[in-house]
Amino acid sequence: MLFSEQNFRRRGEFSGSIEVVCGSMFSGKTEELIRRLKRAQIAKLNVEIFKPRTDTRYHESAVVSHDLNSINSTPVDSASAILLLGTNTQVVGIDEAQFFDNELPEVCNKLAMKGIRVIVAGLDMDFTGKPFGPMPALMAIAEHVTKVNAVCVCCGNPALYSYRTVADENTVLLGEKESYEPRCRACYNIGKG
Ligand SMILES: Nc1ncnc2c1ncn2[C@@H]1O[C@H](COP(=O)(O)OP(=O)(O)O)[C@@H](O)[C@H]1O
Ligand SMILES: Cc1cn([C@H]2C[C@H](O)[C@@H](COP(=O)(O)O)O2)c(=O)[nH]c1=O
Ligand SMILES: [Zn+2]
Repeated sequence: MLFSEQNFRRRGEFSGSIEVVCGSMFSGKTEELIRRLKRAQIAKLNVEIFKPRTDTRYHESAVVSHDLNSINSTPVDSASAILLLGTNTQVVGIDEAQFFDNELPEVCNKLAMKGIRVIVAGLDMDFTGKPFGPMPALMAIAEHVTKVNAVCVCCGNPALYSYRTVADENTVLLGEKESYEPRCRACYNIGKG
């Protein structure tokens, strides 16, 4: 079921909140983030979007999904830089949250306490299946957590893992289908041998 804003934003009431969209690679996190942000822009809210400067896969500045849907964003070097946004901002979007430093949950909390709706997308697990960066702490303080699934490339079941197909043990390795496959629990663990 599509996430719906109608039940938690009432005109004139405090509206600050944190939403997290998480899942494996190719699960539709960025598409869902863009969908929510474009709806906020249609509603004529002031929207600002951020991503880590290191994420240059598709574009230097824009947030871009695997299907090449995109929305303009500001690349930043650290979570605290997000606090330098304009004073009229009503909605903040953040993509690739797993790459941010551990200040990100507190930054999101501060924004929400200023009445801003904060929507964050990121990988919940790295390629080893461990929680990724600030994502678990963000999920703990969020009002709304949406977990989306990809399709397992081996068997077609819902995929929650990002299986790395190249020999590189570094946690951070930017990539796409040449380096990662979304896999279900069974196929991920068979692959790990
Ligand atoms: N195995 C797969 N499972 C689901 N979607 C896939 C798969 N491979 C490619 N895609 C494409 O990826 C899109 C999701 O892209 P995106 O929102 O950028 O995902 P994420 O940000 O979670 O990596 C899907 O709409 C689909 O067209
Ligand atoms: C699992 C995993 C992924 N990455 C990288 C690979 C991509 O550049 C991004 C994820 O992008 P997506 O929008 O979710 O498809 O993260 C990584 O560096 N380390 C990992 O363990
Ligand atoms: Zn599978």
